[in-house]
Amino acid sequence: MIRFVLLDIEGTTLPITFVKDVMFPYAARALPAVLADQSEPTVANARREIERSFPGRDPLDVCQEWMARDEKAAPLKALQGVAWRQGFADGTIRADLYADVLPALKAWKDAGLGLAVYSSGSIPSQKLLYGHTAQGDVTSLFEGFFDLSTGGKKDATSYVKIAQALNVEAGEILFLSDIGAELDAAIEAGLAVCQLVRPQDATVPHVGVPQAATLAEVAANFGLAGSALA
Ligand SMILES: CSCCC(=O)C(=O)COP(=O)(O)O
Ligand SMILES: [Mg+2]
Repeated sequence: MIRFVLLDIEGTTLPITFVKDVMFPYAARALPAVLADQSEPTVANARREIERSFPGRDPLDVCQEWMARDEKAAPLKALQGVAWRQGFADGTIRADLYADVLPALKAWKDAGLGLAVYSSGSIPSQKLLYGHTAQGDVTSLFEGFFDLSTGGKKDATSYVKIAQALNVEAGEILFLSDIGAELDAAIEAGLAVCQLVRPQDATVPHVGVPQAATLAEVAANFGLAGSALA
């Protein structure tokens, strides 16, 4: 029986273009100033981590290379989270969730399911994003937030740790993502999975996993509340 739904963000609850064309360019523009602020502990920690891994390199250059490759590197994700603070606060950045997301999340929560987030974006970034959506502040829907500090999303052990943290069996968690390798890792850990194949994101369907175009379809496929919305 499914007791928790664990959700990816980019390509699952909102369009990939929002992350790639709005959030990432904003962070790239703000990063030089962010990295210069040595008084911010998150920045100081990230700088130290980069300097340890890349001795003699300018941390800004390393970050720019990571951004060019969309590398899911924890120090970069922490710095992007600092960069986005101002943008979310002044309304320059505002997440527009897919229309099917909020009705399904509310139906699932009302039916007693737990909801949690697992994204490469840092936990402070996840809270900023869900705190400033076009649909309002929806952070209170989620009981758990997980990021790269738990481990990479393509690593099965990350999902084992998440199940332990949520205090449920792996098989009681339904993981939703658009990325096949993430779903494979979750399956290896024993989770139930469903791939969100969003036409707007041109998602590549992953062979051998259940698929849905909306969260209402997920609900219908897995017998969860909210299937009437499909
Ligand atoms: C928390 S919003 C920013 C998302 C982000 O930085 C990213 O790399 C997308 O990762 P996801 O794991 O949500 O696909
Ligand atoms: Mg994704």
